[in-house]
Amino acid sequence: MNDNIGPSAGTSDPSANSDATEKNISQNIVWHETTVDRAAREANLTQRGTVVWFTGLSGCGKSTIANELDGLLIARGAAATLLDGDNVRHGLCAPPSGLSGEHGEAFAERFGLGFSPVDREENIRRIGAVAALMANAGLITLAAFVSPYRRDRDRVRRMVESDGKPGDFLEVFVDTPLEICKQRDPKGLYKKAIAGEIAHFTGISDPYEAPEAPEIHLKFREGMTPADAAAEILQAMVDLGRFTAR
Ligand SMILES: Nc1ncnc2c1ncn2[C@@H]1O[C@H](COP(=O)(O)OS(=O)(=O)O)[C@@H](OP(=O)(O)O)[C@H]1O
Ligand SMILES: Nc1ncnc2c1ncn2[C@@H]1O[C@H](COP(=O)(O)OP(=O)(O)O)[C@@H](O)[C@H]1O
Repeated sequence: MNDNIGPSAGTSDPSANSDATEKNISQNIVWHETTVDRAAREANLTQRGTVVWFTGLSGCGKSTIANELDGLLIARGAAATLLDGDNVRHGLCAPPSGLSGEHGEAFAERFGLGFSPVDREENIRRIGAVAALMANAGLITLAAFVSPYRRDRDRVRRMVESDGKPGDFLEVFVDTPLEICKQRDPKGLYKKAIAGEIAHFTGISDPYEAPEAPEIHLKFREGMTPADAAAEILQAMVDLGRFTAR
C-alpha cells in the first residue's frame, strides 16, 4: 500500500515555522544545560537511545508487533519502553471526556484531544516530545501511533534527530492493506466507522499518508506472524547499527 488512503490530507498550516533546534523559545524561557549528559546515561545502559516509530492504519498490527519487539529487546538486555496510541490517549493525550470530571469543561475542551487533523497534530507533537526525552535518557523507545500525516511524523523525526543525531529515529511502516485491517477489525471500529458512527476514521473518512522512505517497510505477507514481524525489525535494527545484543 503505497498510495494515500481516503480524502485528501491536511493538517493545520504551520503558521509558525517551529525550529526544533531553537533552545530559547522565548526571552523568559532559557535552556538549562544539565551536568549529566546523554552520553553518560547511554554509557551506563551500553546502548544508543533510539525512537522506533510504528505508523499504519488501525488494525494493521502496530500494537501487537511493537509489543512483541519490546519483549525481544527486554529479553536481550536492552533498556526499552513502549508508548502505545490507545494507552497514551488514556493519559497524556486524553479526550475531553477523560478530563472534564477532574478539570472541568473549559479545560477539557482546551486540552482534550480527538481525531481532527489539528488534534492528531497535537497528539503526535506531545508524544514526539516525550519520545525524544526518552531517547535522550538512552532508552530504545517504541512508539505505536496511527500518525496518519507525513508532516507530523517528519516533525517528530526532526525533533528526535536534532536532540540527538541522524539515525536516532527509525520509521516502521506497518503496511497492511485496508481490506485486511477491515477484516481483522479487532475493536469493531471499522464496522462503526463504515456505519457512520465514528467521524474522521483513518482509511474510511480520513486520509492516511504512507511514508515515502521508511527505514523499515513491513509489507503484509500471508502467513507472517507478529513474532516474524518483530524479529524482522530487530534484525533491521542490528543491521542499521541501532542494537547489539549482549
Ligand atoms: N477516528 C479515528 N481514527 C483512527 N483511530 C481511532 C479513531 N477513533 C478512535 N480510534 C482509536 O484510537 C487509536 C488511534 O490513536 P492514535 O493516537 O494512534 O491516533 S493518531 O496517531 O493521533 O492518528 C486507534 O488505535 P489503533 O487501532 O491501535 O491504531 C483506534 O483504536
Ligand atoms: N502479522 C501480524 N502482525 C500483527 N498483527 C496481526 C498479524 N496477523 C494477525 N494480526 C492480528 O491483527 C490485529 C492487529 O491489531 P493491533 O495490533 O491492535 O493493530 P493496531 O495497533 O495497528 O491497531 C491483532 O488482533 C493481531 O492479533
